[in-house]
Amino acid sequence: MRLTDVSFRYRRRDPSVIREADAELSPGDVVELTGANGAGKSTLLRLLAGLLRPTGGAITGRPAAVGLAPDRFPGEQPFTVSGYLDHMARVCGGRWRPWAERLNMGQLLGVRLRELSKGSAHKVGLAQALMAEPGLLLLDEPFAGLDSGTRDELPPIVAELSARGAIVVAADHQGGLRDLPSLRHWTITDGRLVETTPARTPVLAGKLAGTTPQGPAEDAVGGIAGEPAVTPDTTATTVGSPAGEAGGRAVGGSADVGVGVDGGGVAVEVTVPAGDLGAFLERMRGEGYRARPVSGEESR
Ligand SMILES: Nc1ncnc2c1ncn2[C@@H]1O[C@H](COP(=O)(O)OP(=O)(O)OP(=O)(O)O)[C@@H](O)[C@H]1O
Repeated sequence: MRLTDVSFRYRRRDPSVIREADAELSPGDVVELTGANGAGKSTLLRLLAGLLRPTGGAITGRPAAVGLAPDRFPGEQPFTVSGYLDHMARVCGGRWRPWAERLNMGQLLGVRLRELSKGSAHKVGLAQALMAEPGLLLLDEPFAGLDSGTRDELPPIVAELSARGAIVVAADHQGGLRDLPSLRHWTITDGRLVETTPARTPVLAGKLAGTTPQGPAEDAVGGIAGEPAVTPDTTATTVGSPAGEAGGRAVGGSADVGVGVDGGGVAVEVTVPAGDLGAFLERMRGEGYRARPVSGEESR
């Protein structure tokens, strides 16, 4: 699927919300889309879905089945949840019950749409977007208002669809998909769509280096805002030891332990002095990263 010079404005005299966006999406891509309030994220999702037509440029190669879960599910309809989803299944095809089960909607099926809580209404929007096995799934703040059980279920659902070749684009400020490998990241600023995928790598490098017992993180690996300590787009890289020199590679040696850390869209391997391993693991896990020794012994 390709966006070529895509621009969009709602009214002829209005400024463009999206300006000359160029991007390519391949089967299996998962994109996290961010931008300030009013930046144009929902507009871009609706353009991708084909609900809005570009006022300039073109979108080509859109998969046949498209699912869009809006940020605000329209609840002013005289249906119960199961009545609505049955109706949508007749219109769009597909089966909604397996999705309703995974999204913990069992208690909701007989409830009228207008009586649903915000989070429950959101689940209905997700189920209707998923039911037709979309080749393009567009999610507008998919984690907003979800209970924790359903929250945890959504990334595996996205990963499964992606593994089956679907393109997924999610406007998401909560970082709910950041544990997925190879997550792409787009940002809209002043109407411009920018691919920002590599930018997270130095942030993690900074966090990793921040555990150094000898001096600040910024000194150890170039800093969060400084030069990347890890090559952008590299998914398994050794960064400088927390005890190492500026920009240096792993120190190694029998007193060091290799630790694999992943999360935030990147996976890196770092070398930690054995004596600092416990504190390092605790800090990384406390910040939501998966961290485990890949060489040497865990010291606690
Ligand atoms: N139907 C509409 N008619 C006219 N202008 C609109 C319409 N929908 C959105 N806009 C304007 O387009 C711009 C982008 O809106 P959009 O909803 O796409 O932003 P967003 O990034 O999704 O915002 P948020 O994070 O607040 O959900 C805003 O200035 C908004 O006021």
